[in-house]
Amino acid sequence: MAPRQLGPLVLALGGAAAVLGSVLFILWKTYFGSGRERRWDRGEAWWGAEPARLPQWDEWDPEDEEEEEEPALEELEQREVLVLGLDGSGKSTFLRVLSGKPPLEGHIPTWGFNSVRLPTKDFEVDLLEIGGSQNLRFYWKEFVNEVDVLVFMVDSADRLRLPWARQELHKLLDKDPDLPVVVVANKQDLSEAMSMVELQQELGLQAVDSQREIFLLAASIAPAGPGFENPGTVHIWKLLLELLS
Ligand SMILES: Nc1nc2c(ncn2[C@@H]2O[C@H](COP(=O)(O)OP(=O)(O)OP(=O)(O)O)[C@@H](O)[C@H]2O)c(=O)[nH]1
Ligand SMILES: [Mg+2]
Repeated sequence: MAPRQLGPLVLALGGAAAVLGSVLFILWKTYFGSGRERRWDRGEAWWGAEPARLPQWDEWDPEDEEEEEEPALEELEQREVLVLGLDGSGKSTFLRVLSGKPPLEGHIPTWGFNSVRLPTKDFEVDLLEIGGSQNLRFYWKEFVNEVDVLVFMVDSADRLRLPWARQELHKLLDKDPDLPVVVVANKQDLSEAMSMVELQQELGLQAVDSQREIFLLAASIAPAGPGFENPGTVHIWKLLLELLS
């Protein structure tokens, strides 16, 4: 039997996906430059991200400020953190909490990019989430070589989809063997959440090259109380600052 021709709808959808992918890639390149070493030094993000306020718990010693002259914001170097993970794992919530906003009620999927820029004493940190729905996961690998750290968010209670998370994580690990990775075991507040030992095993982290900088942190990003007191988020942020320094 002769192979069936692709229908016009399939072709149109394929074309639209290709165009979307190219546009996203060009926008990213424009924003972050062409490699880990190249830093973007303009004042404002192309997606018009709101300027993030400095987290209160950032270890900024006011006495240091008096001694040294504070560098102008536009002179600060940029660091880039990519935030990936399956849909619903808590990426947008993490970005919201970091920028001082309360988590949204319910899951509003990210249909593309989402970002925040956080100034610290020595550099600015751009955190960029790419949505985790299946059609967007295809683009993740295009970005891993462009960033300084990868945060991979996992829903610790989503036992059914953990094999998918594992598969996606290992694809990214293979794509850039030198990239530091922070795996966040989110939603530890849920009673059905898997333990850290179980997650380490199920995500295949024991098999990862021992030379590799890879961390597994427990968290419940959606804070029970006011945002910045959330210990999970604080730990992740502190680790990111260490890795980016
Ligand atoms: N119980 C609990 N729920 C959380 C936690 N963090 C996030 N959530 C909830 O999980 C849902 C999905 O969170 P999002 O941050 O939108 O997920 P996402 O990873 O950005 O999803 P996509 O944009 O679709 O890829 C929301 O209802 C959040 O409130 C947590 O620590 N504990
Ligand atoms: Mg999201």
